[in-house]
Amino acid sequence: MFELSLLCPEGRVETLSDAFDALEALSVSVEDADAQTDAEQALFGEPGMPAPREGWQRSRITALFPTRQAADEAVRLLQAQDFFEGCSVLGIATVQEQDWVRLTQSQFEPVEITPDFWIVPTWHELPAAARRSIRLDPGLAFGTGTHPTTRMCLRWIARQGVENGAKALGRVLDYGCGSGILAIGAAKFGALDIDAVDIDPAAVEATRQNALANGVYLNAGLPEQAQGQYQTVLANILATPLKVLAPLLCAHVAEGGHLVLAGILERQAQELTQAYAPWLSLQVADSEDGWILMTARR
Ligand SMILES: C[S@@+](CC[C@H](N)C(=O)[O-])C[C@H]1O[C@@H](n2cnc3c(N)ncnc32)[C@H](O)[C@@H]1O
Repeated sequence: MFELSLLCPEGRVETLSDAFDALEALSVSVEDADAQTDAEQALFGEPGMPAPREGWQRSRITALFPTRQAADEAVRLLQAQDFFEGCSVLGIATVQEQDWVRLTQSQFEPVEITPDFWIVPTWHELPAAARRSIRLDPGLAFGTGTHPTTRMCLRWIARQGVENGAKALGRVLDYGCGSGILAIGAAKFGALDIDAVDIDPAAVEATRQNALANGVYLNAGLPEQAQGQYQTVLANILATPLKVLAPLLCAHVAEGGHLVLAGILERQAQELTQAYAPWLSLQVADSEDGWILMTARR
């Protein structure tokens, strides 16, 4: 295969991506041409914040073609277009054939949550020490155990389940369930009545499939499915939506129950504490790589 790379200004990213689609490129990717330099730009969106822009000030677009001839033809056609003004061709490189499935799989190793609780991709043997495990492959929804926020929630679940017995988690709500990893983790530590909800229907479907694959029973659905009070409310989202959701999440915590929040950066601790103060008193319970876990008990 052959990889054609272009440099273009932000305003041309979408037009060029569409042009590559029309030219039947096998894939198109866009990166910050100034990545790893002082000019690197952060580009992300968070619910409740303005939408991210289409590309970076100077974007590098890479398109994959099956033959050298197709890549050369794409260059010829693009250079003849008005919209190519301000863009330049960086080059065409040969992409070595690889075992892509094996390469992708090799990036997802088993993840240790506690010495005897592991997240293990289905193609891996279970580690000998894994007395409890969640079988999960990378998919459409967030949550494979590789992110610190997910790991901290799972560590909290494991500690609660081990120190206080199988019934400690009680009725569980996983709000923003993604792959369903936290809800499945709660089931592995004894929770029997679990609601897992997400605004993204693809996440709801992924949660159902992952629960099935792990032999776990839970109710997955859209947020309105969360009803009543729960002994454990877990929400790994991000600071801005967590602040908006404060009254709703707190109302779901039963008397004596726990609220467990993740997706919060260390510097956001105080604003979260303030946002939840009318209902519950949040404390920092764990931290990893600049992220914190905040918990409260009613
Ligand atoms: C960071 S992922 C966490 C996934 C998983 N619970 C974990 O811990 O790895 C956040 C999830 O929250 C969902 N989400 C974002 N805002 C939400 C909202 N207002 N209500 C419900 N779900 C939401 C997203 O669709 C996403 O699947």
